[in-house]
Amino acid sequence: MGRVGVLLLNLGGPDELEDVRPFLYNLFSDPEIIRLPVSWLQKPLAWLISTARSRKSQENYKQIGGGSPLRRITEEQARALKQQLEAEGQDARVYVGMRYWHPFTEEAVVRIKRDQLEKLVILPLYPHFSISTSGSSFRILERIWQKDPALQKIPYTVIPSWYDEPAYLQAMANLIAQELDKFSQPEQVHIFFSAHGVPLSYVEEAGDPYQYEIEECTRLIMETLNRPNDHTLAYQSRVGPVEWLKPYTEEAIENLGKQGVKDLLVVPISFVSEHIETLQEIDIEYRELAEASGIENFHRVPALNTDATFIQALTNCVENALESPDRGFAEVTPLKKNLKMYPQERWEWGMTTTAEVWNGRLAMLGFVALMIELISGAGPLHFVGLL
Ligand SMILES: C=CC1=C(C)c2cc3[nH]c(cc4nc(cc5[nH]c(cc1n2)c(C)c5CCC(=O)O)C(CCC(=O)O)=C4C)c(C)c3C=C
Ligand SMILES: [Fe+2]
Repeated sequence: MGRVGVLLLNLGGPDELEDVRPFLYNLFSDPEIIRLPVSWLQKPLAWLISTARSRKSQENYKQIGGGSPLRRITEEQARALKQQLEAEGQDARVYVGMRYWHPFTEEAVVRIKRDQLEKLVILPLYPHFSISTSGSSFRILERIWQKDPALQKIPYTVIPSWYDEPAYLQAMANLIAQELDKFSQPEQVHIFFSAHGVPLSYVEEAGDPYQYEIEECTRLIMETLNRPNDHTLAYQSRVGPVEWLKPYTEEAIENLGKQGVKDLLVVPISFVSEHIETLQEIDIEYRELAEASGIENFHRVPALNTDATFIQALTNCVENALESPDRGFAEVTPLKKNLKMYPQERWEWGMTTTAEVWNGRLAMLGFVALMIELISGAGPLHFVGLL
């Protein structure tokens, strides 16, 4: 095989505090993150939520050094993967495409077009598929591909998820075993898997396979670990007023405290890199909660980052994809049983440009003006009309 490209997909994170608001705006502009019945509300609402949330979110990023480490770690993973693929005889280029911050997916695609690849493998850095993560990135890519005949000439294959890849399970089990053995009585430790949550409606109404894949992955990791410890799976990082997957991590930690658990080992599952939800939410917020709930020893398993067995797992995913029949964007999501797709036009979002940010602000102003007009009967539009 000639030159192979691997596009690693991830969410992205603000590099500095001043990036937090535009990053959040991009995130909440995505209809896979906030699903609304009408698309015209998306941008004004994104503007409103990102503005309202940015101060609190900035405080959290301040606590972990003033920005997300996600870009640095993802780029390190890309370099390590390239090295391992080359060690196995592939002439490989590895690209990073983030969904909501730099380097954006669109930037990676520009580089892919320049490199004259014989084959491209699209590999999300999310082991489990969710509409809100890999699904959202696939849609953006599908849209870019549809518009670009040069890209259509590159044979490509998409990996929808890889939570059952044996080297990944082994890497997770190794890290858990290492941390367990630091406790004075390792067999007494309660292993607590904490996954990023999604709204319940994603699973129940849209058929997102995320919950199934997380549960199955937890079972497979425990099987690979082969230790007698009790374990719990719960979901963290809830946003907004709707119901999310349960049990919620906060409630589960409090309940374990009440049940008399003294030693807790938290395993971040669904993340393969350190980021705000491991470094701030688990290490700071959940640690405080655990201590207040009577848990005496609270430890966390580090994220995989550039762990050698994990990089081997990514390499295996690429090698297996190269040996299997190609899968296009259209094939991967319907592969997941029961997944009802949204109508095509609901996915029509790409990288947010400055112009779009201003459109969002103007639309919001218009929306507020209309509301005042409707409520008071003599708002700003009334006076514009008089002029
Ligand atoms: C598997 C991983 C993830 C899922 C599923 C997911 C769904 C999801 N996330 C939000 C809202 C936010 N996510 C934020 C940051 C963030 N989320 C993930 C992963 C998943 N999200 C990552 C890797 C990051 C980046 C972290 C970093 O280090 O910067 C944020 C911003 C941070 C904050 O303000 O809390 C929000 C908001 C929703 C609504 C959702 C499912 C619908
Ligand atoms: Fe998230």
